[in-house]
Amino acid sequence: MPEKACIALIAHDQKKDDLADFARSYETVLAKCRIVATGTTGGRVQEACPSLDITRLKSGPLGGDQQIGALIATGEVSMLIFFVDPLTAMPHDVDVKALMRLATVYDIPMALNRATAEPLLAYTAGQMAASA
Ligand SMILES: O=C(CO)COP(=O)(O)O
Repeated sequence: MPEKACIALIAHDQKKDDLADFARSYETVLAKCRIVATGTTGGRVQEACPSLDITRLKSGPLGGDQQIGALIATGEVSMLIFFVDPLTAMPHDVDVKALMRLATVYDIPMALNRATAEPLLAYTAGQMAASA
């Protein structure tokens, strides 16, 4: 990766424990990146990983997903890790869809579950090691 990657972290409520656990497992890699997160997710990840410098935006239902979408559109976020809950209806579902749409439009790596996020961060770690 040419410059410090900026990764957006988001998890729906039922997936926040899983994301916190995932972030702990990859704390060393994440610590080399800029991290932005929706409000509640950012707080949970920060608790789990005190070494990370996390920029916390608004909570998802209050506009946080849209803020991250805007950062993707301006090129400031280069990867999205979003642990989604497919079994719960969300009042801000349109915001979630808009965020995923922008991640697709701007063709950034987007992991919607742990099974995808793990190889993505392992690859990122490899890229970092190769360019160090
Ligand atoms: O709702 C979310 C994503 O759609 C996540 O927002 P929080 O991290 O504030 O809970």
